[in-house]
Order: sequence, then structure tokens, then C-alpha cells
Amino acid sequence: MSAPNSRQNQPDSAAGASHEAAAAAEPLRSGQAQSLLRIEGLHKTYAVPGGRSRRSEVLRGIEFTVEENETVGLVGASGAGKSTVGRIIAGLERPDSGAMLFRGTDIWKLRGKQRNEAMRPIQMIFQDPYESLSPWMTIEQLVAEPLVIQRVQAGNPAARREMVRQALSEVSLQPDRYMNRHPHELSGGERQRVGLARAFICQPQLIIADEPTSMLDPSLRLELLELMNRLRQRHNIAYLFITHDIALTRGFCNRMIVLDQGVIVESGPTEQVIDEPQHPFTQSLIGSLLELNRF
Ligand SMILES: Nc1ncnc2c1ncn2[C@@H]1O[C@H](COP(=O)(O)OP(=O)(O)OP(=O)(O)O)[C@@H](O)[C@H]1O
Repeated sequence: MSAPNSRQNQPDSAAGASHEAAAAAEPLRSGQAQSLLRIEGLHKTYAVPGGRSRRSEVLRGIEFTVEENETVGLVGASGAGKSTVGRIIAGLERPDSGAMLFRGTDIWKLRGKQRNEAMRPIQMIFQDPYESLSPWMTIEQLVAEPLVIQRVQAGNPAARREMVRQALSEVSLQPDRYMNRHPHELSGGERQRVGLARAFICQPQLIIADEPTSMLDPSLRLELLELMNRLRQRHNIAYLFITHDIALTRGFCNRMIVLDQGVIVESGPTEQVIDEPQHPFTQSLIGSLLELNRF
């Protein structure tokens, strides 16, 4: 495999990358500029079904940063490990090894309450709004649920209600029209906004968005992206945007990371990576897209 190609100040890299990349991934010293998120040497294996104690290596020494207010696209073929990266950063899965620094705090070294509090500004939204919302709960209960889990404003239902109203307004859902409804009474686009409101109510600084638009038609897709962009500008939110869709990456992300079989093979400003892909895998990914566009 060719060496990872990186064109930014703080290179994204895979294990075994160049000396410059290794140096860039060293722990921060005081005075050094801090990234919002910094992932270092992330490894993850899964047990091979029926393989006795055999494990397959899904992430192999991933390193990258996300800066404040950035939109970073994480692209790659199916099975490359993109969602695994997202789930690990959001705390839904455990890494085998590596470090995650959020505003310089080494999150995976924290435990219990401290860790939950440090993780609160990191939220995730999912591909399938139908699956990610419980059908039995009202929209008010669904949006308030993260507050309940994190015991925010416990014992103060009026304050929680006001936070739900604000979160719904931020995603352009009129509170009075939506609070008492259930997910099945909403369109796919509205459900995805509810998912975004659930993330937003936690006052996130980083949202991991795992293919959030792939089940929406093109006009709803555009609306959701515009909304996400507005939230980013208004509330200084960064996104790690997981997608197969290179065209969408071009429109939405300032930077792009290409993952192939658990290794980052290329990263840089989106336009540059798309217009002048350096790594053979990126070249073939973009080549396939151009081929598809001919149909
Ligand atoms: N819980 C799990 N147990 C075992 N293997 C898993 C598990 N989750 C993911 N995998 C495997 O890890 C690899 C990476 O999966 P992942 O979902 O991260 O890829 P992806 O790049 O997001 O793919 P897609 O674009 O198709 O969603 C795949 O081979 C997948 O089968």
C-alpha cells in the first residue's frame, strides 16, 4: 500500500506513516495549539464469527484531527471502517488502543461521571431516522431524553421543556406543532431534524453525522445540510461527516479524509483531494464516481 498522503498542517495519518506525521501526532505540550478533537493511534479489532479466538483488524492506527467549526468528510468504500470510527468517538464502542483528546483532555483515560461529562459536547446523528427514534415516545420526550440520561435540570420539568422548545425551534420545527406527536406522524426529513434536535440539546461542539442524508430525497437532503451548516455557524459546531457520497463531501466539507481498509490513505482540502487525488485508492474512488455520472 502506498504511503498516506496528507496536505494539511497537522497531517492525518495511518500507523507506519512518515516521521513528520508521527511527530504531528505526539501528545500536546503546553503552548501548542489545541485541536478540538485529536485521534491518535486508534486500533480496533472484532472477533471473527466462528473463528475461535481469531480477530479481524478493522482500524489500523488511525490518526486525525478535527478543528473547531470545521466540517471534515470521512469517506471510503463500504466496510472501510468509517462508522466504527464514528461510534468509537461518540463513545458507543470501545477502542482496542489509541487516544482521543478533546480540547486536549485525554477522554479515554477518564472514567464514570467525569468521562460522561467530558463526552457531552460530542454527539452523533444516524443514517436512519426511522430506527434511531423510539416509536412509543413523543417528540418532547425524545428530545428531552439526553437531558434525562445526563440528569440535566433534573427536578425542573419546566426548564427541560423550555430547552426542548428551543432545540426544536433551532431545527425549524415549531414546538407547539411537534412536541406531542410521535415519530410515525413525521416525514423522514422531520424525523432527521428531531435527531438533530436531540444532539443539539446537549450543546454539542462536535457532531458525528453518519450518513444522515442518505435516506432523504435530494431536496430534503439539501435542506438538512443547510440546517446543519446554519447550526455550525450560529453555535460553532464542528462536524465529522461520514459518507460514501463524494459530491456531497465537495459541497459540505472543507476537509476530507479517505479511509481504505482501516487505514487513512489521503487527506486534505476537499477540492484538492477530489480534483487531484494522489493515492491510487482515492483515484479509483473518484474515477468510479465520474463513471457513474456518465449514466
Ligand atoms: N459489531 C461488529 N462485530 C463484528 N464486525 C463488525 C462490527 N461492526 C463492524 N464490523 C465490521 O467492521 C468492518 C467495518 O465496518 P464499518 O461499519 O465501520 O464500515 P463502513 O466503512 O462504515 O461501511 P458502510 O459504508 O458500509 O457503512 C466491516 O467489515 C464490518 O463487517
